[in-house]
Amino acid sequence: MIGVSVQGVVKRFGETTALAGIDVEIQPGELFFLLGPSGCGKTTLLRCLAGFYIPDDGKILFGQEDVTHKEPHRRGTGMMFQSYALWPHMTVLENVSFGLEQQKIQKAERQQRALDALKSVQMEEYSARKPNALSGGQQQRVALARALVIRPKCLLLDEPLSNLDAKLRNDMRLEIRRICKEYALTTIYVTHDQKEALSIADRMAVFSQGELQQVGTPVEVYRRPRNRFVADFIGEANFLFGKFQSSTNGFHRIETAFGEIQGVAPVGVILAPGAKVTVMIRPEMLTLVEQAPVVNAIPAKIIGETYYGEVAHYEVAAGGGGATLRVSEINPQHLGGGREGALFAAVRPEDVVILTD
Ligand SMILES: Nc1ncnc2c1ncn2[C@@H]1O[C@H](COP(=O)(O)OP(=O)(O)OP(=O)(O)O)[C@@H](O)[C@H]1O
Repeated sequence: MIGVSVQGVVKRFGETTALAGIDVEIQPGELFFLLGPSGCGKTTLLRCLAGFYIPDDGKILFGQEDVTHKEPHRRGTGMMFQSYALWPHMTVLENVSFGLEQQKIQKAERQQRALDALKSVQMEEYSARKPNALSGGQQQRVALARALVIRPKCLLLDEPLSNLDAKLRNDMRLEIRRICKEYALTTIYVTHDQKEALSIADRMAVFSQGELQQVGTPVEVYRRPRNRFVADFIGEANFLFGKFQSSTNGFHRIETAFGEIQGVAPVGVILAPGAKVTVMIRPEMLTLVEQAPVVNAIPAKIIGETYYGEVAHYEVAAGGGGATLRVSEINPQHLGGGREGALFAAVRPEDVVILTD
């Protein structure tokens, strides 16, 4: 197992700065996600790690070894890309063992290792088939076996599940996590799908326009986004504007158009009295109640509702000034019909994040 260290990596394409000085440490055996919207630079970083791009500045270390200028095939990385194209004229077994042939490994060992890799993705019984006789999900598994068979120091995955339907994607992402942990692989996984990252990542890095916005565990990034971009990109969020008043016991008091709201700030953020801030509240952290709670009572009236079975989404007019909030209710017993009177949207101060941008 090796760690991966990205130190001040810059990559430009003409006028475009795809990576504007990225520093990130990936731990040995970690399943680490690079997450962000289209064009933010995540594939460029993965390609720098694979050796397809040489950074204009900065260094990449695999363990203690500086690999910044090393050729791709000498880095010991296993890769699986969006277009995982298997060779159509080869059987599944031949596809998987091809990488070992290039490494001049003897036939008997090649076969055994390819079969072991196919077994780990539950595809050993398909070894004699050609790729066109497999489903999309099965082809994906074979592509994963092909990346694993060379026993990579580091596994690089670029949107590996983008060609699959929703159900298969769910199954395969759990499978990928199981395999990465079983092989104790340091894995770097690029996606723009936040659910994929939240559900299986050990940690993730959120990018925007070539810059790192936040690195953390899924819970840290979801519950304590560092800025508005992260809060908006990961999950749903309500944003309210306000002014910082004072703090007690780690909670900050913010004056807003809906009255006083109390919440927490990301670690290291210091607020000056009177500072303009954004209050971030996730829809499922709000509850609609009839009695005003002691803190964080936002006057609310339901103006729209959608029932999805396990969850109901409400749009509520909040505070009387024309502003609206989104509220999600898990396991709804009834829709808002029975609650037409004056309501309050309530939220615990520990679920409210105060942002400075
Ligand atoms: N070979 C290239 N030549 C010129 N510009 C490039 C090249 N590769 C990437 N870029 C530019 O660099 C920026 C980052 O691209 P990158 O492919 O890393 O984004 P991404 O986050 O992976 O996006 P996506 O999710 O759409 O694949 C974009 O503005 C892109 O247009």
